[in-house]
Amino acid sequence: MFNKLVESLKTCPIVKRGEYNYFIHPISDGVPIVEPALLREVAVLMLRALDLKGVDKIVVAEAMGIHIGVALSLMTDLPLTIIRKREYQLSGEVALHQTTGYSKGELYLNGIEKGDRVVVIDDVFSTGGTMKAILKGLADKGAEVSDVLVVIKRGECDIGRPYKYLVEIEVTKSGVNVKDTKF
Ligand SMILES: O=P(O)(O)OC[C@H]1O[C@H](OP(=O)(O)OP(=O)(O)O)[C@H](O)[C@@H]1O
Ligand SMILES: Nc1nc2[nH]cnc2c(=O)[nH]1
Repeated sequence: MFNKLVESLKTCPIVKRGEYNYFIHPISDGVPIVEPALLREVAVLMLRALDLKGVDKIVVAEAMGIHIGVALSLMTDLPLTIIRKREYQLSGEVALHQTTGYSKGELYLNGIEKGDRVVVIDDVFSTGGTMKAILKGLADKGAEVSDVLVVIKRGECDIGRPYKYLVEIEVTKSGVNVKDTKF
């Protein structure tokens, strides 16, 4: 029944970003095209997997958290905050330093108050650097993290707390191997 995510991963292209084998997929890149049926499948699987009890807000990071975050927000009626790569200088904004396998940058968290109960979702975990930065920012704001979920986990990834994933993959220079699914 739920085969679109796995089947699309098996055929996705790989490009080099320096030494890093970077897979390209609609959920993690928005290209070549995001089919509604794939997005719906991912949204339903996230909804089934997440602990949403008492949750006030969904937290995602720009850019590739946005489409999955919007899908989950529309299904749950929970508000969404998007951690941006642009600084807004709003009161209470927190700057986070992000490091991935191929990039470094600043992220800016807004819209979170002390005591908020949140879920954090993202498209991919690789080094876990992005999620660690997000979790530190949420802890600094005094938010309580109910659950962390990533759609695609590539490789071993320690973010300092338990998390959920939908699919685990291995990426080589010639393609993606699907190692595990949680549905
Ligand atoms: O586990 P990590 O090594 O931190 O990698 C995962 C992050 O990499 C990608 O974001 P990226 O910063 O490339 O931005 P994008 O969402 O704009 O593509 C992805 O969306 C994750 O947030
Ligand atoms: N699309 C995509 N996003 C990533 N984020 C971290 N690693 C990757 C990758 O290999 N592909």
